[in-house]
Amino acid sequence: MNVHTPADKLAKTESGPEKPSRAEAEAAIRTLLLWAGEDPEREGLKDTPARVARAYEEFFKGYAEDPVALLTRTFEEIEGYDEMVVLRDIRIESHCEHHMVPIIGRAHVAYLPGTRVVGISKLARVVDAYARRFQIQEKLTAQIANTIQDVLQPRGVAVVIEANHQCMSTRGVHKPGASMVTSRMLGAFRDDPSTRKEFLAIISPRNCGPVEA
Ligand SMILES: Nc1nc2c(ncn2[C@@H]2O[C@H](COP(=O)(O)OP(=O)(O)OP(=O)(O)O)[C@@H](O)[C@H]2O)c(=O)[nH]1
Ligand SMILES: [Zn+2]
Repeated sequence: MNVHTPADKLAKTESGPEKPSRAEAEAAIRTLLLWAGEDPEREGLKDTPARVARAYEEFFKGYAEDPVALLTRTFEEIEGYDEMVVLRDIRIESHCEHHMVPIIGRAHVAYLPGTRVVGISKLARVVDAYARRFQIQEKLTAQIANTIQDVLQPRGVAVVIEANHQCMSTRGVHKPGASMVTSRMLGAFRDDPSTRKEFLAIISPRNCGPVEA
């Protein structure tokens, strides 16, 4: 018997699964509304599938971004500046790949420049490019650090993320106050205890506010 399920349509091709059309995505949202016990045709829900599709385009626009390209424009005239550069308290808006619900928190990113520095906003853009995907926090942390290390080739990179997972606060184990902390230290941040200590002091809770829920 030749039965075509939606999963068949998403069968892997060489470049990954085929992207469904907008109409197919909206139909899937209508199915979820029905499955939750709703009437997708009632007035308040009529436009919801289209709204959710638009929201998904925003939540997951990281898939269309190239984090490497974001770091290619650098500045060389740094007058011998060789101290740590830290961008702290970068808001993280991501989604858990297990439950498809938000992960909200903040990232702290640092690097020790070699001969070049990058425009500081680009560090936040790299964070967003990886956060706006389905993620687990460990992978998100590692991707940010590894990309900065590979492209800028600084003397070291550190990334710390503190985040609240709605899959742990609004469902399942229901622990709204619990935040997850992950870190990836490369180069001098991994090998030199004084560099690591300086970074951890700069991002300590004494200097930063509480994590938003
Ligand atoms: N390590 C890690 N785990 C995560 C992350 N986000 C969600 N999780 C966990 O992924 C796990 C999935 O576990 P499962 O047992 O397959 O799913 P579940 O039955 O919904 O689990 P509960 O959340 O315990 O109800 C849960 O323990 C989540 O807390 C993350 O970023 N990193
Ligand atoms: Zn989850």
